[in-house]
Amino acid sequence: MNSRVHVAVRVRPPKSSAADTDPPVVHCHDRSRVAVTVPSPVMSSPPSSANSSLARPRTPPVSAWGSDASLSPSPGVGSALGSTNSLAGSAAMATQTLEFEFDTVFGPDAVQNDVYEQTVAPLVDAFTNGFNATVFAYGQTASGKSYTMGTATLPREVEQQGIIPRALRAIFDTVSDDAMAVKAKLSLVEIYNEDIIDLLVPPSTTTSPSSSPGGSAARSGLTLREDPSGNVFVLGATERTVTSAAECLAFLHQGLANRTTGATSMNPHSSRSHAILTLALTQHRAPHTTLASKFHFVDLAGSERLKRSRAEGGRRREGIAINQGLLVLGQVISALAARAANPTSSPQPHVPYRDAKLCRLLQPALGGNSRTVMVACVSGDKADVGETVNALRYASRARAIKNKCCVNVQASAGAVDEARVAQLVSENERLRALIAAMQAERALAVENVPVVEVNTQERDAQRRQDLNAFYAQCTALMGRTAALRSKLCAMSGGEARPALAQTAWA
Ligand SMILES: Nc1ncnc2c1ncn2[C@@H]1O[C@H](COP(=O)(O)OP(=O)(O)OP(=O)(O)O)[C@@H](O)[C@H]1O
Repeated sequence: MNSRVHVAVRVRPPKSSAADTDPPVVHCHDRSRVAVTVPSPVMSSPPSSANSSLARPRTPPVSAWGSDASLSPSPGVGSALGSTNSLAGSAAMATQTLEFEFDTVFGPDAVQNDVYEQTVAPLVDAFTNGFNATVFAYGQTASGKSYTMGTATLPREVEQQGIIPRALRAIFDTVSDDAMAVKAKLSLVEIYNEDIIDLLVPPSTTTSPSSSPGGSAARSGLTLREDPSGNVFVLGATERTVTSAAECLAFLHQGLANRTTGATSMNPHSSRSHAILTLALTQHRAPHTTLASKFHFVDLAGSERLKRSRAEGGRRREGIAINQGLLVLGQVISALAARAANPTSSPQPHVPYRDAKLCRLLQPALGGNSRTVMVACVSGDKADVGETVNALRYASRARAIKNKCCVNVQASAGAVDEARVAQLVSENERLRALIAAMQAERALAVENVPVVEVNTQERDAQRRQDLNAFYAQCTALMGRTAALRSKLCAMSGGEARPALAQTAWA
């Protein structure tokens, strides 16, 4: 079954400092369209139509939009609806409006439950029916990814809780009726500076796979592997057996306390790593059928302009690694979008999954066997408009990606035994048939023995007949010889000698 990546956009409410001074630059027209007002310094060219295929703003004047509101040119794909230009008072304030269309758009007033119900609730249904599922939040730092995913400190008020707690509750509500037949395992890792770290192992455990050949749980340096079905997994990551949403959340928050976070000038609790929570569900369904599906919840580190975050030293290195991973993710998305746009072109664009661990881990989610939702989180603030437009372009491209999803059915141990028994029965039947055929052949050979004897008698009789004919000829010749000899004696006056030969042949 083909399934397009579902892309939702969520616009964060303005920061209180910005709300009073600047009018919003991001407008949610309806449940699927969003418009962004950007500076447009050059008004000589005619405005493009509102439905032109692509919005291409020019580089704006920095002074009018804050210190770093640059807009990089679009690479040329996506579902941006178009752009319109207008003069707002003076040439310096000329603006351009870029419009984008998505599967779902949530404005600043959207509540957590709406976001969950309209994006991830359908994935939960698919997951409990054996499909793999992935939800990931993308956006610049402080745009609300952790808030949306629910990986920030778990709020007391249920209404404030994000996607993960809601999804976990819905999953266990669905499967807990049949607890005996369901097994769930949870793992939680982060990718930090291209290192995979097990967040369910306490930080005091400093071992890595290379330093712990004896096998104590490794915390960092974990590697990725691919199973025969094409699913990529973290080798050696701790898996906790879980039986309820509450248990999952306890592990989640215990693990998130180990996550790498830090203060930047843009977010005092900025996530400096990509966190991936995986719930693996195994459901035994009669007869001998097991559904085995995985749900990945991914909270990406925020894309950030290093100049704006004013990061230095280690924080700067983190920022470079984060941006590098997200850059490769963008390249993966672009290549997949290009493939989807032109599926028969040859050769197909290379998809650089292996250039970043994040992309390798998300490979099934992007172009593989998974139902996938991307939530692009953007800021509505004027100072962030450059990053907002870039995030919307990034998300537009992801909308084109098509995945191939199937229910993950495994043959259970019983089914394997049954297949083996069936194989042995058939082998047994084949051997029995072979033996029966050989016995029949032997019986036929035995039956044919008298026929052979008849033939022998005939042959002997023939021989006897031939022999008798020969005797007769011999007898006739000996009789003639004797007659000739008598005639010869009579002619010479002597006595005839007895016909010895004739006596001998009698
Ligand atoms: N929709 C929202 N409603 C209310 N508050 C929000 C919303 N989105 C974000 N916030 C608040 O904005 C702040 C930053 O959000 P959050 O930490 O989720 O950003 P982030 O994108 O995860 O950042 P980073 O990438 O740096 O980790 C938090 O205090 C969060 O509570």
